[in-house]
Amino acid sequence: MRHFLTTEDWSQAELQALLDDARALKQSPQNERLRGRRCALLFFNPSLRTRTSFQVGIADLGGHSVVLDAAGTWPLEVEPGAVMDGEAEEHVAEAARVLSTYVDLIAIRAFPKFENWSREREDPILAGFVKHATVPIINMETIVHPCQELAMLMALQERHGDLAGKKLCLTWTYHPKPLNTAVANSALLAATKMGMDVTLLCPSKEYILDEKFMRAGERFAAEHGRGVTVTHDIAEAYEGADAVYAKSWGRLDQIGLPMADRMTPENLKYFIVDEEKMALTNDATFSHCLPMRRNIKATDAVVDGPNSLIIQEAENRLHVQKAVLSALIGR
Ligand SMILES: CC(=O)N[C@@H](CCCN)C(=O)O
Ligand SMILES: NC(=O)OP(=O)(O)O
Repeated sequence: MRHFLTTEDWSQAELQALLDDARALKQSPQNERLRGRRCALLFFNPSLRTRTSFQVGIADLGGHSVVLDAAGTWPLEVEPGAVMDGEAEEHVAEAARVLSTYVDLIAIRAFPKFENWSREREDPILAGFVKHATVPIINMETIVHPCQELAMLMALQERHGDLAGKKLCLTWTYHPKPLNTAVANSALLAATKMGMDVTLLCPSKEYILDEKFMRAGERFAAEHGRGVTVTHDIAEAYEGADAVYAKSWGRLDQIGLPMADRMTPENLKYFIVDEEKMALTNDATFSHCLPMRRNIKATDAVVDGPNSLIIQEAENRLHVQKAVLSALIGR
């Protein structure tokens, strides 16, 4: 039984097979691959794209989905051996096993609470379901977002063809709140796996991503004779880039501090993706996972410009997830 938890443990060839199938599904969206299959989609956080594209995609393949919002189910405990005298009414040991008797696949969205990164970097909710469920699990975004990164790769391949040797500028961008690092981690993992040269642009060393993702990205890049460069110099990062991918995230070293102390300093607003920065690139494409605050993370001119892939990438979520579902539980 295989899960789709992170692209780290899927080979480049396997990921490319998923992308190739997604392209075929984009042309021919409906079939019976999931006929009679039932999926639970469990959300601990809001969603527009993920929720809709999974439900529609499962229906397109003849399957059935049930959406469970955490707010409408029992507060869940995931720590092994916990004495459950707090808020939680149910342990993942039961929740995962019970759901496994009803459905053929469980998909989970569970962002870290950013209270204790040393624990949260182990992805405890997802790990709890993997440990106790007896059906395949899909990660709909936790500390990584593998479905988003597949959609990003698909959009990049549609525009650029073979990605090997292309330069990706993965830029931190301003947002008032300290957001999750999942999409940035995933963009790094996916791009390096496909042989892209990745430049991570962030305001200072405190914004560098968790070392486990940095090391994995470096390892994947090295397998292609490529590298991961970290810079705080905007011009250096944008110069010659073929693709710009923007994401805002909070500093890992401030996790656990009161929220007031974790808000992003306004003097970092100049990281906004604008036409002036894009002019330094090799006519780069622009993308972002969405949702996106316009004229905060990127200007209207960039977002609405001819090189913007945001809607294409969002659409591709539907196609890549159908390929993943087919690979895990397809007939
Ligand atoms: C506002 C917010 O929390 N955005 C999330 C959404 C990621 C895509 N699902 C973030 O940027 O991490
Ligand atoms: N990009 C993405 O995952 O969007 P949602 O949060 O709306 O699902």
